[in-house]
Amino acid sequence: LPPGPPAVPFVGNLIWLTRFAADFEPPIRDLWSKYGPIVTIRLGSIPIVMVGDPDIAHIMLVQHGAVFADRPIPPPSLQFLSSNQCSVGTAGYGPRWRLLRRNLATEMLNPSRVRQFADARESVLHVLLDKLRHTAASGDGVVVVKETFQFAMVSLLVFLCFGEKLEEAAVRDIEAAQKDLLRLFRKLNIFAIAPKISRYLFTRRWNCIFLPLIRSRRQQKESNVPEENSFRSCYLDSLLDLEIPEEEGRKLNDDEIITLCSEFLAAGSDTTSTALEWIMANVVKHPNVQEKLAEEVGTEIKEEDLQKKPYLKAVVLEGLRRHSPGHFVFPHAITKEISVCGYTIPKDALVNFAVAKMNLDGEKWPDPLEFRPERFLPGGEGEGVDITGSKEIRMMPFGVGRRICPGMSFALFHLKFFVSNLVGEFRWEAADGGEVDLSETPELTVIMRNPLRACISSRRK
Ligand code: HEM
Repeated sequence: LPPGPPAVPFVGNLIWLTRFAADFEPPIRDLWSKYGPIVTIRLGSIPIVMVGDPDIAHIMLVQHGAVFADRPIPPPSLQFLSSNQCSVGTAGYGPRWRLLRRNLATEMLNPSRVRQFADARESVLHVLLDKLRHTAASGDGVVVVKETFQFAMVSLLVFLCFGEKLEEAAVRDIEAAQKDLLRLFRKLNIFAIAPKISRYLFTRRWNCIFLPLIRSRRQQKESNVPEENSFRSCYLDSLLDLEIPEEEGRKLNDDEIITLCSEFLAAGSDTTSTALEWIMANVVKHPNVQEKLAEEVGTEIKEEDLQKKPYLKAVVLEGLRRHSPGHFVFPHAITKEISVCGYTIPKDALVNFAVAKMNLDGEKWPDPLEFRPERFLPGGEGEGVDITGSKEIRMMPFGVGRRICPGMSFALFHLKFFVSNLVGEFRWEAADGGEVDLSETPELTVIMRNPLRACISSRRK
C-alpha cells in the first residue's frame, strides 16, 4: 500500500473517525507533504488511498479506468438512503449503473435535450433577475447572492425533474428537505445511534414531498392529457418508463424513483450554484475581467450564441479551476486487486482523488492561485485544455474517467448562461466599497466563508 501514518489495529487512524467529508482536507494535505502525493489512511480497518497527483490519477482513472470505477457498498443501516445503491452515483460498476447513467445522460443532460428547456431557463432567469433587482432596491443596491442563486438552480432542476412549474413554497420545501438530507450525510452517526427512528423520519419527509408528484405524473401519463404548464417529458417520465432488463424488465418502484429524483436535484443544484457564486465573486473582485466579459456578452444575450464567446468560457473554466465546488470526488472502490506505481492496492481499499489539489498544481498552472481567465485563451497555458482528462489530467472539477460527472456539459452551459446574463444585466461592485473575501469553508461543497455581498446597478440605459 502507499505510505501513511501508523494506524491502531481495527480502529485505524483515530483522527478520521471524528472528521467527515471536506474536513478531511487540511490533515490530508499534511500527509501529502510528509509522505508524497499518494498516501493511505485507515478508517477502521478499511484502507483509503488518497491521490493528489494528476499523473497517478490518470493512470488509475483512465489507463485502468474499469478497475477504479466501482463504488463502496454502504453499511446495511445506510442502504435505505440509496434504495440499495439504486442511484447513478452509488450504484456499483455494472449493468444497473450503466442503465441509470445512460438514462440520465440521454434523457436529460445531453445538449439537444438541454436546448428544449429554454423556456424553463428563461422563466427561472426572469425570477432570479427580479429577485436581485428587488433586493437591491430595498437595500441600498446591495445583494447577498447565495440564497438567490441556490433557489434559481433548484427551481430549474425541479422543473426538469417533475415537468411542472411548482409554486415557490413547494420549491422551497424541496430545497429545505434536500439541505436537511445533505446535512445528515455529514452526521451519519445519527443513523448509527438511532437507525430506525432516523430512517422513519427521513423516509416520511421524502414520501410526503415526492410521492404526490410521482403519482400525479403517473396518472397524467396514463391518461395522456398534458396539464397546463407541463413539459412534454421530464426526468420523472423517463424513470416511470425505465425497465431493468436483468430483473425481468421490472419497473422502478416508488422508493427507487424518489432516490433518483433526489439525486438529480442534489447533484445538480448545490454544485452549480456554488460554482456560480465563486465565479461571480471573482468577476466582482476583478473589474477588468468584468468589463471584458460585459463587452463580449452585450445586453441582448441569446442562448445559441453562448458557445461563440471565448472569454465567457475562459471565465467559467478559470472559476472551476480556481474554486472547484468539490475538493474530492465521491469515494471509488476497486473491482480487483491491482498494482500501480509500485504499490499494490487491495480489493477492499477505497480510493479518492484530490480535485482541488490537481487544479492548483503549480507545475501545470503558473501562479495557480491567481484568477486569470486569459490562461484559457489562445497562447495561454490552458488553451484547448481537455477537462475530461482523457489524454492528460490538468484540471478535473468534474472528475475523470468512467465516473466523470454526467452533468458536465449541462453545468458548463448553465454557468455560461447565468454568468452572461448576470453580467449583461448588472454592473457589479464589492459592497460597502470593500474587498471580496475569497476564503473557503467546507460544507457539502466548498463554499465562500463570507457569502458574496455586492452592489448592483443596471447596465441598461
Ligand atoms: C458545477 C457543477 C458540477 C460539478 C463541479 C460536479 C462535479 C462532480 C464530481 C467531481 C463528481 C464525482 C466524480 C467521481 O466520483 O469520480 C460528480 C458526479 C456526479 N454528478 Fe456532478 N457536478 C456538477 C453538476 C452536476 C449536475 C448538473 C448533475 C445532474 C443534474 C450532476 C450529476 C452527477 C452524478 C449523477 C454523478 C455521479 C456519476 C457516477 O457515479 O457515475 N452533476 N459530479
